[in-house]
Amino acid sequence: MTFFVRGTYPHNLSSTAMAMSSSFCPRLPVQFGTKPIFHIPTKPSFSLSFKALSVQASYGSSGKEELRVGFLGLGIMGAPMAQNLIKSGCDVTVWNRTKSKCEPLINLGAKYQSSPQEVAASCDVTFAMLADPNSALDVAFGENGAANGMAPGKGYVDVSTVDDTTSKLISARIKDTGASFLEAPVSGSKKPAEDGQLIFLTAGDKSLYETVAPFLDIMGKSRFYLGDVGNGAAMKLVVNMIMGSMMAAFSEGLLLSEKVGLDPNVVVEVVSQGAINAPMYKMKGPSMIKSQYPTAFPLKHQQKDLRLALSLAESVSQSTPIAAAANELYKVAKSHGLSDQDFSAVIEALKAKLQQ
Ligand SMILES: NC(=O)C1=CN([C@@H]2O[C@H](COP(=O)(O)OP(=O)(O)OC[C@H]3O[C@@H](n4cnc5c(N)ncnc54)[C@H](OP(=O)(O)O)[C@@H]3O)[C@@H](O)[C@H]2O)C=CC1
Ligand SMILES: O=CCCC(=O)O
Repeated sequence: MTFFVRGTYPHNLSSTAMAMSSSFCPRLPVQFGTKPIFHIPTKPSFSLSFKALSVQASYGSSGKEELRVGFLGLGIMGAPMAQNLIKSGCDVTVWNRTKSKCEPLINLGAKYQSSPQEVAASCDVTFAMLADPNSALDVAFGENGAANGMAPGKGYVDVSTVDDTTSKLISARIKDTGASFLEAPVSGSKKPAEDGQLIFLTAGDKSLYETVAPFLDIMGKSRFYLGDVGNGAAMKLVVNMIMGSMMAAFSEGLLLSEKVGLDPNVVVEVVSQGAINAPMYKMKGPSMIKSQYPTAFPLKHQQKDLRLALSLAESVSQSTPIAAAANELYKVAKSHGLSDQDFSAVIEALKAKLQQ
């Protein structure tokens, strides 16, 4: 498979060209256990514009044709990801359960189909960014699901955060049709999605990984290929298990500081200058102190990820007491109606009024 990239790019260097340039972006095989991992940083870690970049591939015997890209699920993450593809000049067809969310993308030039099946049937590769395992399964092989529109030569890329069992089920069903499957959950939230700075954690068909790499590079800054289906899902759950516990611990610290008469804003500053600095503390701390939780990563999804990570840990008898305790806090927050707030609203679960 050969890729051709047309259009302009900062410094006249396309993302694909950057990915292939050994001086800019070396391919780094890393040993993890016995499995090879390929990590490809594809952009500098600052935001770039991708005007007029589009991706073509030569495939089959028909010469060069532009790949048609489907996108299913236009929530907080899916909408900006699809938007970046459209703005880069890709041929994009969208579908979302709530049709109104398709309108802004159609206005930008996307095509529309009225079911996942029709999107998959009309596209070469179809991305899915769905809420959870149930919705990912439903969209992949429910009634009018994408699997019904798949066929040999097509590809399905699930970028939702799900567990390995779900991902393997979707993979098997898609591959039954003769199509290829890649799981590619993302690290990075709403802003990185808008800025094309996501980190893709991929596993599955290597040839599909290579086919969609130029699209991943439009939506993200970096991509890891982790081998067999399930490894991408597991990597994502490990990362989000750590993140959920970090946010719960940070919440405890902020509230304790206030109780003992410290200024929590100073706590945020001190943390940000030390070894436990994390961008999310500086980003979310000031609004948490004001009890404001503008949603980037919905709390219900963080609790879902902790639940799935705990189940993964259970499957290998790994003790995870910190994550289990954090999960309980997110459940308390959910039971108080905070599901659709940002996950930083977990701090509310520690406030006395919610614990009565
Ligand atoms: N937000 C974030 O920071 C990040 C989220 N993620 C993960 O990405 C995925 C999407 O997250 P996000 O965009 O934030 O979530 P949203 O809740 O904003 O979007 C969820 C999407 O799933 C669709 N959906 C939900 N249930 C169904 C169903 N039964 N059938 C069909 N479609 C359904 C929604 O459709 P509708 O519009 O009709 O409700 C919507 O398109 C999740 O797995 C999340 O864990 C990963 C990295 C970061
Ligand atoms: O799954 C959500 C991850 C959010 C992030 O990585 O900032």
